[in-house]
Amino acid sequence: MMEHPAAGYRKIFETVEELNEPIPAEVKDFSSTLQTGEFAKHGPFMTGSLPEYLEDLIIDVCWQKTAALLVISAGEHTVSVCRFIRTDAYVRAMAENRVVITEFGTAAYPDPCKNIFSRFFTYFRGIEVTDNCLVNVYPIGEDFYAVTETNYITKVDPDSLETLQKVDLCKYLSINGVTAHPHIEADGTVYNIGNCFGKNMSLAYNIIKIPPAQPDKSDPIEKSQVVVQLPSSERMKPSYMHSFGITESYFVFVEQPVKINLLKFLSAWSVRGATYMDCFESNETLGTWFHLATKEPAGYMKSHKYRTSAFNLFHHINAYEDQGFIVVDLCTWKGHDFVYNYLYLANLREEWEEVKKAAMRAPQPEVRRYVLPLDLHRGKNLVSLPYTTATAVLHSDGTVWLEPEVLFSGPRQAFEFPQINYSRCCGKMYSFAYGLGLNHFIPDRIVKLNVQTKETWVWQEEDCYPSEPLFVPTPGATEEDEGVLLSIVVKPGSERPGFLLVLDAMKLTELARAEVNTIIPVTLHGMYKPP
Ligand SMILES: CCC[C@@H](CCO)COc1cccc([C@H](O)CCN)c1
Ligand SMILES: [Fe+2]
Repeated sequence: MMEHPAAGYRKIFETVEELNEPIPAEVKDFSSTLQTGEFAKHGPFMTGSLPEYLEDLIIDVCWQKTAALLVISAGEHTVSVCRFIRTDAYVRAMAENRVVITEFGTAAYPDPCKNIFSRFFTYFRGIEVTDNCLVNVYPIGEDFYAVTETNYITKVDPDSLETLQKVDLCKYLSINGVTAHPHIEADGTVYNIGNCFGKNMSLAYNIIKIPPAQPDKSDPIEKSQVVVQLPSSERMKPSYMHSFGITESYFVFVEQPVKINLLKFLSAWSVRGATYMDCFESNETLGTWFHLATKEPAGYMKSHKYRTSAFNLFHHINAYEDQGFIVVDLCTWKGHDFVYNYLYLANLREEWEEVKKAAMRAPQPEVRRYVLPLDLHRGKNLVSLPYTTATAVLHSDGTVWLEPEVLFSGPRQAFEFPQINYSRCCGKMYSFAYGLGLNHFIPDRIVKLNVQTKETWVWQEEDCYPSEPLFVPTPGATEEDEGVLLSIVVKPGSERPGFLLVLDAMKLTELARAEVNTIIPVTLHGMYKPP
């Protein structure tokens, strides 16, 4: 395990200025295979002007509404640009030089100019849901949207990075928010899942479908629909959800014991300085439930009640059907304590020894394989797949108790921000997952995992802090791992502190790096946009 006594990681949590025009990147190309194409990494970029308001969750390190798009287009004209997305949250924060819209972990500051009465009434107007689209960027039809997990998604121009349009999905769908991790089929169909607090408190999780680009060029979002509704295990307390699984014929939804207290969430948040984070609570007895639904026709499989012990889940790796079983690979964090509680900037900017102490108290990461039998009958372990030790036992109460196979586990060493050869393997049997290695929550390596053999490969460099590794297949590839990994890396000590790293996905050897002389803050998720 690499140590970081110099705390160089603090640099990725600092504010940056916007780049108003592209800056040149110097390519150190160790091979001629460097692809051209746009690489939109997305994430929390902060404005330099409001550091004093910065007390927040890393996931809101973008609280400053400055979710931004960073595009480094590789090839002979390699450039890097960074534009802040002009969301309402951003524009209003800049106009008033304060946090105006409450973010996931940052409360809006009351308007100092307002008098006590208008402030009083502000409290009772309820919160304005944020459109700070800092988490991911993905295509819908021929458009590209920057997103968070609320009902607002923002259309952006992938070339100019201009902000085009704020879209409220509530106009088209009965949902309160959707995850930043949709599944996109080969034809462009977008599936996603979202909490539905509903009008009559019909609490549920709605799986939605947005069709591909339309021949008449109309907006596919206008044809969005809820395809299946899954029930919440606790009426007034739906689970937080961050992603879901999909196979050729099924949807997989893991209901974790991190719950949204709706009474708090839907109230006027009259408590001064309340944020989304204040609305969470852990159910200490629920454990974790797995739900299945069929895709065509879409239908909830009510009788398949899969149960297992408590863990936090943010990222599904992949899922696939095999011989009457659904194999579900996950990045889990053991326990019901909400992992986001450990992701405040204040924690991540601490001295290295403090960072390590905090991570000791947090839920521990583990990559796990769960196997869900479709044919339920009494008896011992129902899992008969020869290549896994995961088990499933049907109990007399009709529930199926699952025990996982551990694919990767290390003390406070997470394999997270998982990526696969998505276009080839999503929903199908596969061998390779690529991840960002979190060392006591600090991203300090890139990892490749063979999920069948558990063999791992690592790319790591002293004082380097990489981001989610995106897999880009080599055109005409025959092997699953024939391609490159793209990752934004920050190397605070060097004179060119930011670079796009291009790794050979087979051996994790470096093919090239495109260096820029600007610090790139921590990013979350993103996409590679083919030329
Ligand atoms: C109480 C939780 C509400 C849900 C939406 C309703 O389903 C999450 O809401 C937000 C709001 C702001 C930023 C975020 C970030 O995306 C989190 C980290 N990815 C999530
Ligand atoms: Fe995520």
